[in-house]
Order: sequence, then structure tokens, then C-alpha cells
Amino acid sequence: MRALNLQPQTLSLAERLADLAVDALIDEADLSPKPALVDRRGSGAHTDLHLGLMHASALSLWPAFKEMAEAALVCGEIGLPLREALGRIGREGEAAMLATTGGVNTHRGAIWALGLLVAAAALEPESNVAGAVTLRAARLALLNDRYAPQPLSHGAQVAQRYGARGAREEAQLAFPAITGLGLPQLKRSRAADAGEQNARLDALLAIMTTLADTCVLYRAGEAGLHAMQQGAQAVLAAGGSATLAGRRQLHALDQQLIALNASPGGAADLLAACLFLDRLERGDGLVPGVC
Ligand SMILES: CC(C)(COP(=O)(O)OP(=O)(O)OC[C@H]1O[C@@H](n2cnc3c(N)ncnc32)[C@H](O[C@H]2O[C@H](COP(=O)(O)OP(=O)(O)OP(=O)(O)O)[C@@H](O)[C@H]2O)[C@@H]1O)[C@@H](O)C(=O)NCCC(=O)NCCS
Ligand SMILES: Nc1ncnc2[nH]cnc12
Repeated sequence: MRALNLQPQTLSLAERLADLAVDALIDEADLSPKPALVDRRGSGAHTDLHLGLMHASALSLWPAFKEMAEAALVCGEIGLPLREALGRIGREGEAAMLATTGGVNTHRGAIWALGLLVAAAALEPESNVAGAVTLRAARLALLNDRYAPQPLSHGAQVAQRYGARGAREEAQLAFPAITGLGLPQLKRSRAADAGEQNARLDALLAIMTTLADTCVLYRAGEAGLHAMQQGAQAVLAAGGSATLAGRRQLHALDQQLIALNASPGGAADLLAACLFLDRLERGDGLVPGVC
């Protein structure tokens, strides 16, 4: 019989960043009760998604995130070679996700946002403040990947129909929904002793108050987007997820968005990116050496 190997393992920076990204995705999926999204209670507005699938999808993306961080370390600077490497790895990551989920799009937006952020973090590991990391990610997002296919995605269709800014523009603007809304709300709610899960719910709601979520627009049009933004604002105005009044508003928002088939998948992806940046700033899991 072999003895259990309790030797500490040394992980590379790329591996630790991939761990942080996957942890953020799993924390987002588990967070409950999220309005109309997959969580521990159920599938929200979705018929083809469930929590196990979200976990499997998150885990399937670990090699892609690691490879993106490694590409950043090899290239060493922001430029077309890195942007195009990220595009190629991102497309391979999407293929791995779809193979895992049987063709269901679980995390397309998250691959995009977290992929850029993982690469931006790897480029300058000492410069880990959210504002600096998102600015580097934006500079990458502004570069044009010559090999990117131009499919008529849901995001592209609602951009045509409503002129909405989607995932690409959010990244190119350095993730204002995260740095201006999600992260500050996360910190405010923590400071008010809301409890970690409530603080994360409040961060998601803060993102939902203004985001042009192309997932919601595609499924429920402008009425759905309006309901999402107003409803999220109402929860926060009532005192947030930690209060009874806020919880009542949150329940009402959940019911309303499910009735409209309006799933805020883009906001969920940005919450995962927000949790990643928060952990990065705090140095969680990134202490060099032993894990
Ligand atoms: C540049 C891309 C991001 C492509 O963007 P585009 O808008 O053209 O493409 P979409 O396929 O619509 O994907 C964008 C996904 O981003 C999320 N999102 C939506 N709004 C926003 C926003 N305002 N800001 C940030 N992120 C946003 C959202 O992802 C979530 O929703 C997904 C489910 O959406 P959908 O497929 O519409 O699903 P359903 O309605 O459920 O479909 P049916 O059931 O009806 O069939 C879910 O997966 C969440 O992740 C949008 O979906 C980028 O993706 C790209 O160019 N990729 C190519 C590779 C690459 O370059 N990678 C770079 C690596 S760093
Ligand atoms: N929890 C979630 N539910 C539905 N779609 C999502 N996309 C990303 N996270 C999601």
C-alpha cells in the first residue's frame, strides 16, 4: 500500500491564476438566490442549464485560463501576438466548454472577460489593483484579432437591433460595470457587515442596475432589460440582500425575470470577473510557492 503523498505542491503563476478564475466561476454559480440565474435552488429562467453543468463547464476552462496566462508570460507585452494567441486559446476554450456541456453556451462571456483579466494579471503580477488590471485587459480587447470569425452572435444581433454595447465594449472600456459598480458595492456591503454571500449578491445587483446585458436583450427585449435594471435598483434601495425588505424585492425580481425569460447571464459573468479581481487585489491564493 502506498503512503498518502502529503508533499506540498508548488504551482506556477499561470496555474494559480487559472485556479482563481475557476474558483470565481464556481463561487458565482453557487451564489444563491440569484435572480433568474442558475444557482443552488435551481435553473432560474433556463431549461438547458443546471448547477452541475455550470461546475463542469467552469472546470473544463482551467487549461484555457492557464494557457492564456502562459501566453502573456511568453509574449511579455500587450500587442497583436498576445491578442491573437488569446483569441485562439479562447476559441479552443469555447470548444472544450461546448464538448463538456453537450453544446450549451454556459460561459462564453466569462471566457472572454476572465481570459483577458488572467492575461492582464500575468503580464504584471505586482500590479494587481483592479483598476490597473482592467486597463491592461482593455488595451488587449481594443486590438483586432485578424483570425476572429464574425458569426451573427446573439450579442451582434441585439447590437444591430437596439444599438446596445455588449461584452466586447464592456472590456474595451476597462469593465466599468465591475470597477465602478460591482467591486465598490462588494466592499460597501462587506463594510456594513452584510455577510459575504449578501455582499456578493449586492455586487451582482449593482452590476445589473446599468448593464446592457445582451443575454437579457436577446431573450426579453428592452422591456426585459428595463425590468432587470429597475428591479436590481429596487433591491439595493430597499437596503440590499441582507435586509428583509431587500429580500422581498429580490424575490419579486426573481419571479418577474423568470416570467419574462430574462436571464442576466452577462451580469453573472461580470460578477465572476469581479470576484476574481477582488481575490487578486487581496492576494488570495497568489502567495508564491507552496499551496
Ligand atoms: C467578443 C465576444 C465576447 C463575443 O461577443 P458577442 O457579443 O458577439 O457574442 P455573444 O455570443 O452574444 O457572447 C457574449 C456573451 O457575453 C456575456 N454578456 C452579455 N452582455 C454582456 C455585457 N454587456 N458585458 C459583458 N458580458 C456580457 C453573455 O454571456 C453570458 O450569457 C451566455 C448565454 O448567452 P446566449 O448564448 O445568448 O444564451 P441563451 O440566451 O441562453 O441562448 P439560447 O438558450 O436562447 O440558445 C452565457 O454563456 C454567459 O456567459 C453573452 O453571451 C467573445 O466571446 C469572442 O469574440 N470570442 C471569441 C474568442 C476570443 O477572442 N476570446 C478571447 C479570449 S480572451
Ligand atoms: N449562474 C448562471 N446562470 C445562467 N447563466 C449564466 N452564465 C454565467 N453564469 C450563469
